[in-house]
Amino acid sequence: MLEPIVRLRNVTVHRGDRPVLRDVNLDVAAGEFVYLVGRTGSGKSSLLKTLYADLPLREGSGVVAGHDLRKIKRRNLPALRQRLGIVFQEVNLLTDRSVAENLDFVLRATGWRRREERGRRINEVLHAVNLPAARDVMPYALSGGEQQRIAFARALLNKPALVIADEVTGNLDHETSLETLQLMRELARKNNAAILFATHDRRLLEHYQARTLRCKDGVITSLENPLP
Ligand SMILES: Nc1ncnc2c1ncn2[C@@H]1O[C@H](COP(=O)(O)OP(=O)(O)OP(=O)(O)O)[C@@H](O)[C@H]1O
Repeated sequence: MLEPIVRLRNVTVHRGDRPVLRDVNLDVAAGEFVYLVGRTGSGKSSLLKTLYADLPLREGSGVVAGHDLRKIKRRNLPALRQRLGIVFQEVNLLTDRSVAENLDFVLRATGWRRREERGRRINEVLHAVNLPAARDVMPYALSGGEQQRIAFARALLNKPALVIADEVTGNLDHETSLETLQLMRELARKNNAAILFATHDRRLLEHYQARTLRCKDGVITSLENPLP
């Protein structure tokens, strides 16, 4: 069997000295789509931050994309984060640069030296999110949903093994949220990337059913019947 992309065992997630989630055991397989639901403040973001080593793992064991979260050193963080595509509610695009320049910035920062290869990869990801014409557009000229698709294109640049999506539909209306979710699912499937999709919008689950985990009262449980 293939190694899972995420494997957590008996993990306690802390915020400062306070435990937020305890006894977390989680496996996510390559290419798997998993919802993470729970009310505001239930610990979804804290769990995700632990996975990309923004919060240190102090209790339990965890491996993400081959990196041991207990042992990871600061200098190895870029190598871990290159295996991940991380998307937030806030798109964090550079407002004074075009879409292509935003994407090029990431490619250069992650070691893509050859300009032609960067240009080709930018075209590929823009096609993948159905926005090939957005290359030279400034982010403010795009709708919220389009900006979120560019943020997703940016997350795909380095062909991630795992996409971490933290409330990515928080600023979008219901229709656009569904389109975004559908696009992310399709692309993850095509690219064999797993997705952990954190949301408090339970209505999304009605349209695309998948394994669902819930953060509640300091623990994570698997929901057998996740529909609202
Ligand atoms: N920077 C921080 N420092 C200390 N405690 C924090 C910090 N951020 C969040 N917390 C606390 O950690 C707990 C979990 O918050 P977290 O943001 O992980 O929840 P969430 O489910 O992602 O909520 P949301 O949907 O609002 O993002 C909450 O009690 C919160 O108050």
